[in-house]
Formats: sequence, C-alpha cells, structure tokens
Amino acid sequence: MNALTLPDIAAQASRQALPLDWVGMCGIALPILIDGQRLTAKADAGVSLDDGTARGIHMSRLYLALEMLGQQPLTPTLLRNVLQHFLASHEGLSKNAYLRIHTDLLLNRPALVSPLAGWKAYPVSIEAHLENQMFHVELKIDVTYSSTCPCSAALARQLIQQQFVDDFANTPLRHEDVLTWLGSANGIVATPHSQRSSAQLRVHLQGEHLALTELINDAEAALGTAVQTAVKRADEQAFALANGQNLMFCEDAARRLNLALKRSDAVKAFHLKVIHAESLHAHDAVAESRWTRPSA
Ligand SMILES: Nc1nc2c(ncn2[C@@H]2O[C@H](COP(=O)(O)OP(=O)(O)OP(=O)(O)O)[C@@H](O)[C@H]2O)c(=O)[nH]1
Repeated sequence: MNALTLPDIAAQASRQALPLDWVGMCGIALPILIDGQRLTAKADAGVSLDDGTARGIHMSRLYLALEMLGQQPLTPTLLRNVLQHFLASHEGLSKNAYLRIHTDLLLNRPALVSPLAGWKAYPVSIEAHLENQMFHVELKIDVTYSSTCPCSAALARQLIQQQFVDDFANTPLRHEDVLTWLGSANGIVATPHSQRSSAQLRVHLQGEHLALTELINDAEAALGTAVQTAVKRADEQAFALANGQNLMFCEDAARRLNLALKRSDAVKAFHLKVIHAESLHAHDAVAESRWTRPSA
C-alpha cells in the first residue's frame, strides 16, 4: 500500500444508515482560563451525526478546535466560537454541537477573625451547545455550607431551660453561680445538630459574562455560613456564633438562594437543589427550586 494514502474509515458509508444524537470524546485534558487563573479541566466535546449514512465523525477536528480554550479567557463568545468550529469542520454531517467543561474553581477565602486565608475548591461544569443555531450556556456549581437545624436548636434551648429550673430550684440566683452554670456542660446540656450541606446550582446564563465567581459569592452570602478554610479557635468560635444566628431548614436555604440568583443579571433561568446531609437521620433533607426570567 502507498504510505501516502492512509485509510479513512470515518469517510466510509455506514452499514446501518442511522443518525446519532451525540458523538465525540469525553474526558479530554486541557487548560482553561477563568478570572485570570489557569485551571486544569476535562472537556467532553461532541456533535450530532445527522448524516446517518456517514460511518463516523472526525474526532481530531473537534480535538483541535479545543486548543482555543487554552489561549483566551473563557467566555460565552469563546464557547460559541468553539462550537461553530465543530460544526464548520463537520459540514454536511452535523447540525448540533456540544461542549462540557469540568473543573475546580479555586477561590481564596479569608478566615472569619484571624488574619489567615486558604483556598477553597468549587466543582464547576460549564455546558454549552449550539442546537438548530440556538446557543445555550449553562453553569453547574457546587457550594458547600453549614446548616444548623432550627427545630433542633429550639428543642435544645428548651432542655437547657428545664435544666436551669432543676438546678436553681429554691435557690437564690447569684450572678457568679449562673455564669459558672452557663459555662459548664452540665448547664448547657443539649446542642442542636448541624451538618455540612451542599447547594447544587444549575444556571442558564444570559449575556457575555461567565459570572462564576459572582454567583458563588452571591450564593455564599445568601447562605451565610459557608464552610471555612484556615481556622484558628477564634475563627471556630465566630463560626459557632454565625451558625447560631443562622438556623435553617433546607427550605430556608433554597428560598434564600432563589432570591439571590434572581437578583443576578447574568441569570436567565435556574434550577437549584440544596442537600442537607442530616446528622439526625441517615438520609438527607432536600429542597429544589426553579425559575425562568420572564421575557421583557
Ligand atoms: N469517528 C471515530 N474516530 C475514532 C474512533 N475511535 C478512534 N478514532 C480515531 O480518531 C482519529 C481521528 O479521526 P479523524 O478526525 O477522522 O482524522 P483524520 O482523517 O486524520 O482527519 P481529517 O483529515 O481532518 O478527517 C482516527 O485515527 C480515528 O480512528 C471512533 O470511535 N469514531
């Protein structure tokens, strides 16, 4: 065989003429740029194979189009350009193009009190598609936070009151005795349960801004007790106070996030899910909320 004529199987006719919805590659390693950070990402790149008679798509063309992602900050326009390249390189074969990018966004977070800070990783997926010439970009963001059960807190307070009644029955109240009692585990007999919780945000974006960091910041501000990075005792005490002032059911968390996301100009629609991995139960408390911006 002549070495210059390499066999091209993809160009052959398919034995079973049948279009396919998605064909491509998953888990491609690549660098991306978000908010000035170069991040390691994995991409899933694909197109529809609408010409059912064609044996295959041209994987290498999709792969090479991804090169753009390592060179410019990630924006909806850049994602759209990549998808347009996918389609331009598959003219006659494909009508729709898809790209998913998975990464961890790293944000530096200060401690609550001490002059310390640490890095927090936020798992993020950016999903873009061009279907029937309509461009759509969606973010998936995971935010972890602490939630303390309001019901459990009220029940614990009642037990503490009961203990106070028992311990100080028929004795004159002396300031010093009460102070000691308040500082003892015998006095504060019960504590409410709290748990590491997670908010899974799916946001359909509008406009030109990827808005990842802003949406994470908005979500954490709305939730109030995001998990911490560097922690000294003073920070832990401040966190205990913050939790005590921020009692929430999963319904409360979902409502707060709903209101926060609606306020963002970058958001066209969302579907959010909060999961409180209860320490009371072996199962989770979960709430979901969806919203679509009414058309102007
Ligand atoms: N379509 C397809 N290609 C595959 C698959 N698995 C591996 N490949 C390989 O992906 C490689 C790149 O394919 P193409 O993009 O068609 O490469 P090419 O023909 O050199 O590039 P063009 O000239 O641009 O078409 C080929 O060597 C294929 O064998 C598969 O399941 N489907």
